Amino acid sequence: MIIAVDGPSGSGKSSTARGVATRLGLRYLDTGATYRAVTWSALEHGLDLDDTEAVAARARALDLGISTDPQRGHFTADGTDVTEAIRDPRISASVSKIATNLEVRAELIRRQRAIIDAAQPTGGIVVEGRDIATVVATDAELKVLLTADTDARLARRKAELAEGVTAEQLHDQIVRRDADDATVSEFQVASDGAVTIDSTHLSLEEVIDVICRLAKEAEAAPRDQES
Ligand SMILES: Nc1ncnc2c1ncn2[C@@H]1O[C@H](COP(=O)(O)OP(=O)(O)O)[C@@H](O)[C@H]1O
Ligand SMILES: Nc1ccn([C@H]2C[C@H](O)[C@@H](COP(=O)(O)OP(=O)(O)O)O2)c(=O)n1
Repeated sequence: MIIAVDGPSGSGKSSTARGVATRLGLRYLDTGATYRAVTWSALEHGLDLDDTEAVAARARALDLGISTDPQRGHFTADGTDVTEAIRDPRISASVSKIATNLEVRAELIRRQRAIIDAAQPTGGIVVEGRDIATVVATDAELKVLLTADTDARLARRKAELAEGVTAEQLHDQIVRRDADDATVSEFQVASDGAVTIDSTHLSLEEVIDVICRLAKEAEAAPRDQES
């Protein structure tokens, strides 16, 4: 089974997808972390992020280690543990430059699909990002577009970040980044077959409940048709 969760920044994709995977005993893939790891590596190598060829070459050369354990996110880049480093505001501020590089996208989508395929014999995977239902895993059994209004997303991100974050920094991390990311992925309206869940007034547990119920229904559907 593949469950795709797409949506804008701060809508709750990572926490929800981890919770669903834990509850259903599935693997979990944070595709945003793959874009963050390439950003980290490109900066580490002193590359100009506007040099799309050089950045794409770095993405292709990068030895990326990605854990799919929903309880223990762990990422390595060329052998260095970058689990914490890829969450740094410096990476958040630059990652859209990497995510809008179409050659980088092609390389990372290839790797994401390999991870999804490898998870199938174990029961399946919850995959979250911006283009999962529309590009990476169009055959997903369940496709969710997770949304929340901008004020809720800003408030959630504010609560997560260190004290002293300015309104401008928050705006950059949510509104500006979504606008840039939306130039290469469609995550603001639901694709065909996707269910929209607006989490503005739902708790995290409530969103997880809804997705787990939809997953059970999706899993049962083909069997119903066969009988
Ligand atoms: N339904 C919800 N209600 C309130 N807070 C939430 C909800 N879903 C997620 N959060 C919180 O909002 C923050 C951002 O969630 P996250 O999963 O990182 O979003 P995304 O992956 O979409 O950027 C986290 O601190 C998370 O705990
Ligand atoms: N499938 C994906 C996943 C993420 N991205 C881009 C969009 C984001 O700016 C970065 C980082 O994604 P991430 O999900 O970590 O971002 P959040 O801070 O959780 O909103 O990567 C993408 O273009 N396609």
